[in-house]
Amino acid sequence: MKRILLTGATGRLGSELLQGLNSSYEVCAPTRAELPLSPQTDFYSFFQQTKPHTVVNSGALSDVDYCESHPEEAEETNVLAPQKLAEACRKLNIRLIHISSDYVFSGEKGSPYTEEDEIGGNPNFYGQTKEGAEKAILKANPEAILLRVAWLYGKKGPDFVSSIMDKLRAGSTRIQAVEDQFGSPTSIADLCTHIPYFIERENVKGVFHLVNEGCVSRLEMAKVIADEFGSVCEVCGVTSKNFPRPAKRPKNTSLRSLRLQEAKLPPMPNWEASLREFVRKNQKAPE
Ligand SMILES: NC(=O)C1=CN([C@@H]2O[C@H](COP(=O)(O)OP(=O)(O)OC[C@H]3O[C@@H](n4cnc5c(N)ncnc54)[C@H](OP(=O)(O)O)[C@@H]3O)[C@@H](O)[C@H]2O)C=CC1
Ligand SMILES: Cc1cn([C@H]2C[C@H](O)[C@@H](COP(=O)(O)OP(=O)(O)O[C@H]3O[C@@H](C)C(=O)[C@@H](O)[C@H]3O)O2)c(=O)[nH]c1=O
Repeated sequence: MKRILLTGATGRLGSELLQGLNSSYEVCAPTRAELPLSPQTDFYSFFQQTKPHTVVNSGALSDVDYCESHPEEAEETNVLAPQKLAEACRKLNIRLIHISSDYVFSGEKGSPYTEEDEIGGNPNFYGQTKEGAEKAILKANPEAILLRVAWLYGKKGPDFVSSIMDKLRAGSTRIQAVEDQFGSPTSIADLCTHIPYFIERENVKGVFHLVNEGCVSRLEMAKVIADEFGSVCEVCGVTSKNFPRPAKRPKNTSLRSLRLQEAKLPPMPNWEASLREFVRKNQKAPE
C-alpha cells in the first residue's frame, strides 16, 4: 500500500481528503506542530524518516483577508515553505502534488483560463503568494504536479456555500450576494474522487485545472443554493464595491481544463449538478 504524506489535514480540503485517502492508502498526516509549513522546517529529514510515495501539500494560509494584513506569514507559509518542501521531494525522488488556486490569475481575461494562460496579476496578496509558490515549486521540482482548484465548498466550512446555507436555515428573508465576481465553484467531494488519479498516474506532471465545469457568479450560486433549499428567500445582487472586504477579489477567475482530457483523465462534473447534490445532502443543520 502506498504511503501518502498529507499536509493541512485539519483544513477544509485536507480533512475530507484524509478520510477519502484512508481507505486506499497508508496516510501520514502530521499536524502543524509536527511539521510546520515554515522555511525553518527540515522537510528533508522528515520525509527521509517517513518515506512517503507522494506528498500532497494541502496546507496553506488560505484566509484571503488575513493574508492581506500578514504578508510575511503568508509568504513564509505559502511560498517559502512549499519551495523547501518541493526541493526535499526532488532530492528524495518523492512525488509532489501541490494544491494551487484560481487566484494565481488576474481575473481580467474575460473568459475561462486554461493551463496555457500566463499567471500573475491577482489583486490580493494571497493570490500573489499562490503565484509565487507555483513558480518556486516548478523551479525547484519540475516533476511536481500543481492542481489549481477554486471556490471550494465542503462539509467542514466555513465557505461561501455554508454561509449562504446558514442564512437560509436561520430563516433570512433577504440574502445579498456579489454579482460581479465569476469563478468555478468546486466540490471538495469531487476533488476527493479525482486527486487519487494523480497519485496513481506515475507519468503526469505540471499544472492541471481541477474545478467543476462552468463559470458562474456568486449571485447565481446563491440562487441555486436557495432554490435547492426550496426557500422563498429573496436573493439580491450587489456589487463588490457594496460588499467591501479588506482584500480585493478578482473579477473572473473561472477555469477550464485542457490537460485533463489530454492526460486521458475523467472530466470533473458540472458545477450546478455538484452544488445541488451537496445542498441536498447537507440541508439539515450539522449536529
Ligand atoms: N478554500 C478555497 O476556496 C480554496 C483553497 N485553495 C487551496 O487549497 C488548499 C487547502 O485550502 P483549505 O482546505 O481551504 O484551507 P484551510 O484554511 O481550511 O486549511 C489550511 C490547513 O493548512 C494548515 N496550516 C496553515 N498554516 C500552517 C503552517 N504554518 N504550518 C502547518 N500547517 C499550516 C492548517 O492547519 P491548522 O488547522 O493547524 O491551522 C490547515 O490544516 C490551500 O492550498 C489553498 O490555498 C485553492 C483554491 C480555493
Ligand atoms: C458570505 C457572503 C460573501 N459574499 C461575497 C464576499 C466576497 O466578495 C465573495 C467571496 O467571499 P469568500 O470570502 O467566501 O471567498 P474568498 O475568500 O474570496 O474565496 C477564495 O478563497 C481562496 C482560498 C481561494 O483560493 C479562492 O479560490 C476563493 O475560494 O462573496 C456575498 O456576496 N454574500 C455572502 O453572503
